[in-house]
Amino acid sequence: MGRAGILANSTMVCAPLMARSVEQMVIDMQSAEAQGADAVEVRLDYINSFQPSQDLETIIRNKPLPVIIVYRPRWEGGQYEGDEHTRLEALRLAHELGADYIDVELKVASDLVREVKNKHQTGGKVIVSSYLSGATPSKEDLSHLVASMQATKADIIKVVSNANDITELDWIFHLLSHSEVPAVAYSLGERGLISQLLCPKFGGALVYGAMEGNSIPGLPTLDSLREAYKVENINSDTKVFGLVSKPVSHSKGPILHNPAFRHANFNGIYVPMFVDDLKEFFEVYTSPDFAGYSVGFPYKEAVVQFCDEVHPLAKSIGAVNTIIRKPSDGKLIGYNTDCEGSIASIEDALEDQRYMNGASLNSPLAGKQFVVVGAGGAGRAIAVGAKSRGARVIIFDIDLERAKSLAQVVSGEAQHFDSLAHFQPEKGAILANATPIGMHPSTDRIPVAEATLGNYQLVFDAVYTPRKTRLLEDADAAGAITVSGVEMFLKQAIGQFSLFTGTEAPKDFMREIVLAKF
Ligand SMILES: O=C1C[C@@](O)(C(=O)O)C[C@@H](O)[C@@H]1O
Repeated sequence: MGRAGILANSTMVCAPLMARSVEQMVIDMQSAEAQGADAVEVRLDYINSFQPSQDLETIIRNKPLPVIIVYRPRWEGGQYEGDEHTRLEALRLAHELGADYIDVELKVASDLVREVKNKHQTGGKVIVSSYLSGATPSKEDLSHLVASMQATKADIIKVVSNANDITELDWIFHLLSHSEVPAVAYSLGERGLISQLLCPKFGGALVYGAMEGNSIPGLPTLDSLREAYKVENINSDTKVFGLVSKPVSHSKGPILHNPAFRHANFNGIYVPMFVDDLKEFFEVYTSPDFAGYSVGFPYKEAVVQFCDEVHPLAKSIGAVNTIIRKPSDGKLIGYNTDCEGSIASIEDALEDQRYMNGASLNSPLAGKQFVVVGAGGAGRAIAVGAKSRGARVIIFDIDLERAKSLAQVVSGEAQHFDSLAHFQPEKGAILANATPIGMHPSTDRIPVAEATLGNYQLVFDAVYTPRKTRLLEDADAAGAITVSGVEMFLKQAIGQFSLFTGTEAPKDFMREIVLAKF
């Protein structure tokens, strides 16, 4: 693997290595190179019975890539429990033996940096680092921290935090783009992930990625940095698109949208954004760099109020799954691509059959009984779409009031979810599941009585993990046409691509990705 072509940034992708022996460290350094790392971070504090002179010599002699030597003490979240003198001696020695970087903690940095720089002109650099445990400090405290790190004369400063909310990341983007010396700054975990993925955009010196089979809590994998996000292509002009959702890590959006952007030569990145509070999120994320969003569970309805304008279809549905920031004035415009995505998927499957029977050109949904399970964001989009095609819609939801309010929009009928167990559909009806029932990991559940499945002409499931849900398997066995949520996912994403980029989506390419990777 490795990187090829012209680089758009100078950010290095670094693999942290935590092997227990020096021999394994050497093997891991080679694997990291093969998996596309530009540098490795060797954690001496993980090596059992570490022998400084002998082991450092072995590591540095065998390094296939620039190496960062770290010897993290317990008091800064590491494994080393011995005395400070021995620890700092090992770091001095690493520098003397030609380590490309040594990483020292701010608390012990000032003397050490000056000393190693004056003593040995090895060309090795010093990273001064600080781990912020607990709550993110105030902006003022952070700027004092950064000033004291710069005052050590570090070549690179590194600050790592543990954000409790995505809105806490703005100081990281600010530090990366304004620091006087090269900086590394990121936050760990699902809420901090975008600070790592966007590091090259804001000029960060390093982004860390875990090697295959060596997952590290809070960090992306090397593979995702290289394959899905291709961080080497990101630069300051890269437009950021995010999936605003909670949870968010289940989404396959990044592995579809990012390659599609690249295929179309569009300078964009699509990242998962774990959002806890929509209001605070939109108050903080106002920069034109954040050019648009997908909106996922549970925010599709609530997000409408944060849009400056809402497309008429999305307005009639009462749910938005796509937002574009207008470049001219920064206004947020809400759209809904779920509606066409779901209805076109169902129509296409029926059309295939209809052409075989030589029927007419109206929507094959016209006049049909159409059962929608779930009156949330996705259910609303499906119900409005079905109604627009002339179907007769019945909505089931555990919240009867919610079902009724949707039924009113589509001049349909509302029933409580519990009555679905005894509901007898008309022969030839359509069933659409728009609840998470059957979604990974609870894959053995279905929302309707199995015995009724034979009455449906077509069963659609908005769930896309797994591709073929238990509901679809049972419906298939009962002789119904089945349509997977993967089809809707693809079609709604095609709609989003056009809105995000202002150009037509590479549909065939996107379908190939879905077939290969979903
Ligand atoms: O329903 C979906 C799926 C999605 O939430 C995701 O998981 O990627 C993204 C949304 O925009 C879309 O409407």
